[in-house]
Amino acid sequence: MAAEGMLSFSVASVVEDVLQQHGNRSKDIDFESKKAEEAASRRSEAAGWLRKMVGVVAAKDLPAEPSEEEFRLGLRSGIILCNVLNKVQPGAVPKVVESPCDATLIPDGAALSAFQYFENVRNFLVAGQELGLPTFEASDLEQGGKSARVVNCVLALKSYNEWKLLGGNGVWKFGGNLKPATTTLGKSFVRKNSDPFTNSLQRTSSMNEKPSAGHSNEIDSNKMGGSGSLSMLVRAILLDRKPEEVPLLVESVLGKVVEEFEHRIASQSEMMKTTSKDISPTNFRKPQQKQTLGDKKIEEKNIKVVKKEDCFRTNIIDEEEVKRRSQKQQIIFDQQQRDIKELKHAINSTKAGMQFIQMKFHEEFNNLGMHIHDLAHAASGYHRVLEENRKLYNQVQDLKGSIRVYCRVRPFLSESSYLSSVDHIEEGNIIINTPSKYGKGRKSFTFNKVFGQSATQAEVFSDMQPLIRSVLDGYNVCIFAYGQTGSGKTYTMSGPKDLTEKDQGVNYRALGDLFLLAEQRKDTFRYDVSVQMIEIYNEQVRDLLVTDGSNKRYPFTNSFEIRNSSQNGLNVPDANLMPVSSTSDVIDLMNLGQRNRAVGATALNDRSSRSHSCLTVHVQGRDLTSGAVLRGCMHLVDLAGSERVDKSEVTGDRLKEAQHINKSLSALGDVIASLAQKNPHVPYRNSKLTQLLQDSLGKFKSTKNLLF
Ligand SMILES: Nc1ncnc2c1ncn2[C@@H]1O[C@H](COP(=O)(O)OP(=O)(O)OP(=O)(O)O)[C@@H](O)[C@H]1O
Repeated sequence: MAAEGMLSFSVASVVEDVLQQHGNRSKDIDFESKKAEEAASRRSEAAGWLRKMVGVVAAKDLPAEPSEEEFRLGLRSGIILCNVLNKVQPGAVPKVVESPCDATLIPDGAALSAFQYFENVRNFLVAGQELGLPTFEASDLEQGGKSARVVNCVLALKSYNEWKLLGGNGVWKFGGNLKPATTTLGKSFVRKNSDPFTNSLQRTSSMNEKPSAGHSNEIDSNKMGGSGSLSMLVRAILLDRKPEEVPLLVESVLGKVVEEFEHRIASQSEMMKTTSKDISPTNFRKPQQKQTLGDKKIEEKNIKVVKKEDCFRTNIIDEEEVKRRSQKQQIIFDQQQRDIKELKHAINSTKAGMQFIQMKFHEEFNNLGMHIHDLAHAASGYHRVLEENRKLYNQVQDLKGSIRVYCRVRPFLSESSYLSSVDHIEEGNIIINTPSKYGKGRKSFTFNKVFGQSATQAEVFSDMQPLIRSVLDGYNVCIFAYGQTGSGKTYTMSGPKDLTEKDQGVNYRALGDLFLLAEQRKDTFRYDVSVQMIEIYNEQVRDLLVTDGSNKRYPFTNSFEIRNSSQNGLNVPDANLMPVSSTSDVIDLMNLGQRNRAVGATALNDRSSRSHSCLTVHVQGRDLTSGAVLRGCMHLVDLAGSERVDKSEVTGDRLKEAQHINKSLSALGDVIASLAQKNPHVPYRNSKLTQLLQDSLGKFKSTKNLLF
């Protein structure tokens, strides 16, 4: 329906164009004859129908083919019109003014009464208007009036009657020859909603129901493009044309219609091609600005068709695309599935490998832990063993005696006098041949050990070497060299003046051993070693490790006090305490001490033989494991000569020296005797020497003494 309307409308437009083209050109062509013929035909049709419907009226019948004048005069009274209308629509005209005398012949051209004329025609027009008939003016029935309009009205009524006789179904539409009153050839043709008559032609099946104006217009708009409207349009157009113009117009119209159709089909085909190429809806061709309304409708329809096709095509493409994508996704999915399987396999392999490594790791870790545990146990056991060994070791030393006395026989210094009083030596015994004044004979003396004349410094030291280890274990050790002047005390403790490594005495070797052992124990202990060197002369104490030359001369201006209660364990805290870290450091300090001791020598006598020199080595060890601190000290004492004063027959200072020496040696003898007898009281305070050495002479349990 829409297509039909669109097409018809377009044809009407074409006809209009053709008419416009031909309008001016054939303006002067005469269509009068055609018009007259057409008008006569229509008049005859109308007159015939009226005759048929109402018969003879007022003793005057309408001619079968009346002239225009005859037709006008026949209907002039309005009686025929009212009667025929009442026949078609009974009661449409309630009152018809009949002729006063039907038999009276009214002469042609004679006017009826004004009342009759006005009432009948007016009533007819009013009723006709209600039926939607084309109207005319009352003057059209007068001389010079337009009878064609009256003919149109009659033919419209005829059409309505026919429609009614057929059942009156649907909408009645007048299909008679219509020419809009305001429309003329050569003027712009109004195609819709321009003719009030046309608007009123439409009626619903129910005459009582009148559509609204808006609705009527809408229907007109829809029906205007129909074939009836088109034929009416064409007829209206051709009505005023001369006969010789009609073929030309029809040919032109048909040609234009054909041309328009071809153009539309071509454009539609082009659009189809274009839209088939352009899948995207955005590629639709934009409608041109200057389009007619019909073109726009066609364009819209084409767009709809194209859209449908595009939609269909898009659906097909989408399905193919979806299918293709689905296949592609399936391939990717399959590949991913395979990859996942491979990954799972790799993960499982890796997992198994990791589990194996983990198991191995745990195994090795456990083994390592067990090893570490064993090592820790061994280490703790080692420490326990070390501790036990240390205790056992020192117990052995104790069993050997906390006071040991060794005897060393000095060799003869010159070949001239080699008469020795030593008869022979047996282990710890030495047999002495006594001089005749003491009763000729032999005397035997027992020592822990007796070293003969050939004993070397190393052999002598080997017996006291275990004591050095005890110092590092926190024991106090005291080594004396006791004997007459020239008996070799200094030689044994220090060595000869021209010292060689082989001749090094106990002091050097002890300190050498001390550093060696400390080095060996550095993983478990950290030792700090420092030394003091003291001289006791005539019961006065002085420091030998001074470098400024002070306290050189006796009596000493500054005699150090000996204390046995100092916090750092030093008996002579005021004396220099020199840290040492190697044997060479000790040698340097001992040389310094020897030099200071030698300075005091008089021209006649070597004072060194009449004073006690004491090299004290302080050792502080820290157990790196337990943090325990051990303190030990070792006194290396070179005692003064032990000549008997009474027999030396000295006097003066020498006597005084001898008395101090004897007193101090006697005090030392008393202390050792008390210790040996384990007396509860040990007389340490009887001399400076015993006071100095008391922490190493049995005041504490961990003391060991060695006496030559
Ligand atoms: N075992 C020995 N071998 C070789 N020479 C020795 C030995 N013992 C001592 N002498 C030598 O004997 C001399 C005296 O020795 P030394 O000075 O050591 O005696 P002393 O007891 O210290 O005397 P003083 O009491 O005067 O200090 C020194 O020349 C020393 O070299």
